[in-house]
Amino acid sequence: MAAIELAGLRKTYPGGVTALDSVGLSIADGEFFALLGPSGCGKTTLLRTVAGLEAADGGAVRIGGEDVTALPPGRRDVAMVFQDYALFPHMTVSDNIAYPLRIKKVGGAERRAKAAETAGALGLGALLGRRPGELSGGQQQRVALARAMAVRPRAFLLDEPLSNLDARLRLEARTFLKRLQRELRVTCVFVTHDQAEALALADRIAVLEAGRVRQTGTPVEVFRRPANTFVASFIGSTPMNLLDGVVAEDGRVLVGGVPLPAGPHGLAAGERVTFAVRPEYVGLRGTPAPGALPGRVTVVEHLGSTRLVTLDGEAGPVRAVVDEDAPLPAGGTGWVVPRPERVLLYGADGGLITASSSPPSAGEAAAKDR
Ligand SMILES: Nc1ncnc2c1ncn2[C@@H]1O[C@H](COP(=O)(O)OP(=O)(O)OP(=O)(O)O)[C@@H](O)[C@H]1O
Repeated sequence: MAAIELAGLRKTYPGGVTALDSVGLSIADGEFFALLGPSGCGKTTLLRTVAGLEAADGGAVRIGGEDVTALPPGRRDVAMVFQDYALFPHMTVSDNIAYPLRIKKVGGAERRAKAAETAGALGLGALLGRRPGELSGGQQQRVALARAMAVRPRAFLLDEPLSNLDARLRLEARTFLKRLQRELRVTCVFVTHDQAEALALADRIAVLEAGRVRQTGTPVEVFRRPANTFVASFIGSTPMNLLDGVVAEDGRVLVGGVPLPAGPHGLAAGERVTFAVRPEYVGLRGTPAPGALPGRVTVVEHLGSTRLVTLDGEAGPVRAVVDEDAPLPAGGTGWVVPRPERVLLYGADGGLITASSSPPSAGEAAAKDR
């Protein structure tokens, strides 16, 4: 087990794409850490750089306090599990799991014993004699994990390990992976573009955009207080309402001409801001009220136990999540009431505005440093 320190990692591919643009991260020993971001933001490149499969143009990788930047993958003592599992189709489950031990020249009997023990821990004991083609997607994923675990690495690096599973199996595998990591307490870095998966699994998340870390924090921190509008729009199963506003004389924020309360912010009247509130943190009424944004109901989407209602108003589209059986506004016009304690304001540079009375959290401070 080991902590992982990344400092100023840079990588530009021959074609000129900058995949890593001075990435610095501290991942604690035993932490379950997610690298999250849209397609092409550099997640896989970062993971491969930690594994040693990709050489950085600059910066350093330290694992367990040791500088491994110049070491080949085999000498970094980390195990990587790929998206497609990369199992050998002609080998049995037992031989697949034992393969890295064979490479390490561990003897036959010990190899088989270790493979059986690890397979047992992952509920694969009855499948040791089968070949990958005779297994389900979830079972193949567990074999890939068992193969990575059998060598007892200092850290696991997982590249979208659940992406080949169907929605149901994915949920099961997610719970399984979380329990396994809790039990083993091994440092684990996993790549995902699925924010729900990152929020559910990780102790902490780094959100990447175009090769840069835009925020690091716990799932609660990145969900509740996104450090900038990029993270705000990326995190959350329904997109955050981001509305143009201007600070009024009394400190409220005018959105589409309507004054809305926004908590303490220390900004001067006339400053332009983005008024942000999640659809889950607004109420929807059928009659006007102070601090309520009017709009015409244009779309209603069923999400299961809730519904996502989109209204078009002066300030553009505004979304509200309402209970599945809450009545929709009669006549097609509704009023959206943001909960003031859940409102966030972002400045012209897209950064979160924090009132001087509320210091930024550790995650926000770290994001600002970079
Ligand atoms: N071998 C390569 N040669 C040139 N450019 C590459 C290479 N590998 C990746 N890139 C580019 O570098 C950027 C980062 O790619 P990377 O695979 O790390 O992103 P990612 O966040 O993992 O994306 P995805 O979620 O789609 O897998 C992308 O713009 C990609 O096109």
